[in-house]
Amino acid sequence: MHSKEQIGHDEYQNTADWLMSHTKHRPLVAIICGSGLGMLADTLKCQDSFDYSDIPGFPQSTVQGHAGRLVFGELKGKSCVCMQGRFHMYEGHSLLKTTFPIRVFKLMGVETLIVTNAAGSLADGLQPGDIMIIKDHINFLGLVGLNPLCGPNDDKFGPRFPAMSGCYDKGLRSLLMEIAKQMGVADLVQEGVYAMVGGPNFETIAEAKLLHRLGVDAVGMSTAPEVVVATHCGLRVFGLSLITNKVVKSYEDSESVNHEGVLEVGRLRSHTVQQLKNKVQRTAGMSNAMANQQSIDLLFISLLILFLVLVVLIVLCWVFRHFKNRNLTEMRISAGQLPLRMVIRTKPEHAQQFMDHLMDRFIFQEETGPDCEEAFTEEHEQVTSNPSQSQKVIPKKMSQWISMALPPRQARKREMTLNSRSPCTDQSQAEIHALQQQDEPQHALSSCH
Ligand SMILES: O=P(O)(O)O[C@H]1O[C@H](CO)[C@@H](O)[C@H]1O
Ligand code: HPA
Repeated sequence: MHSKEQIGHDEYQNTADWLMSHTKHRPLVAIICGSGLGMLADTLKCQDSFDYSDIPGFPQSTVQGHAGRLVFGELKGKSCVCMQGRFHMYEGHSLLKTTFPIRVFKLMGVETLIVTNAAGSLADGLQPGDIMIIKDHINFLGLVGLNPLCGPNDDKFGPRFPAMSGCYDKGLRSLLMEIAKQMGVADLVQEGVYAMVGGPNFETIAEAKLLHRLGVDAVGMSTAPEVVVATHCGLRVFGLSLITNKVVKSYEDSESVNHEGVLEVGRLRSHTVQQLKNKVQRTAGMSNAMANQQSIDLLFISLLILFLVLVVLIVLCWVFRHFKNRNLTEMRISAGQLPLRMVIRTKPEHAQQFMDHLMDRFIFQEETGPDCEEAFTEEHEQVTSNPSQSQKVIPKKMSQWISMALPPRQARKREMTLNSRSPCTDQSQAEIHALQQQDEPQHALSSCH
């Protein structure tokens, strides 16, 4: 039991600081290479690599096929860090030590962990050379209390009781299935459940039968503690198992598994695993911050488009109204001491009729005297001197109440007419006279004297 062992936050931080001061790379993705899969780091450009023995606080790799080197590099311009060699509990490391690099990566800014491993298959449909996308795991060590999270919880990394359902990212899993189809290797790839046993011995036939009955698709001696610690500190996890052998589960079967055979299959399939891993890595390499920024940009652009559409609609409405009213005469009528106002827009000919009708009905109090004449002359001069206002002023008192704004064409005609007429023409005098004849004696239209 190693639950008494503790690694302080400072120790992780020191290692992270040391690494960051020795490389310019700031990886968003970390990859753990399984047995025989160390070449997954080979395609990285601008490499900075460090032997585990040179990195402060790092455990040492002792297993054949695990080089014991940390490689920083770029894939398509995005930095990543690759562990060429992992740590197993059967090597004598505590579970806390086997998962030490994960928390260091977290402190360095890594957001996604890609785990790979070599595994024996229990599922009938999985053959050596096949690739299993890890859908879920059974952590047999964890089930009996051997868990790297045992001991005091470091709240800076994650909660005391972290959820593990959905710890293998669904989006990246479906992405890999799509990629496999596009690459024409879909028949080699399927999803399954990985189980971790303590090792270092391979399974007995009875254990193999048990695992098979429990629904395990592939078995190995790693991965689960790394995934538990990564999920605890909020990393996105993606896992691939390369099936290197079939687990012997029949007493009639004379075959037996060995580590050399495991490494050999790793070498044979390394190219395909590398291609698949690289494609997932490119998507995973997009940081959450970048993804969030993209969403914010999208929201901003949508709001901007909405705003522009609104502005265009408002302008269109205004233009439509303007054109609709362009040829209408506008009459403003106000009356009363606290004037009530009414605006009527209608076709010019209707406005004229309306005015005629109105004039027929109105009764005007006669107001005589020099003021009246002055007022009319003033009003008329105003109209003739400022025809652009296009106002027809109804003589005398009525002009306080009714004004008419003619549409441009009629206004021009009107202007011409007004310019050619002097106040109180013979015709208007005749009209007024006619009206006076009709009216009651006590009422008369005020006229120009
Ligand atoms: O899980 P990885 O490290 O890939 O290695 C697997 O291969 C080794 C056995 O051959 C074991 O260590 C087993 O866990
Ligand atoms: N059992 C356990 N671990 C393994 C196996 C296996 O059959 N193959 C590769 N790692």
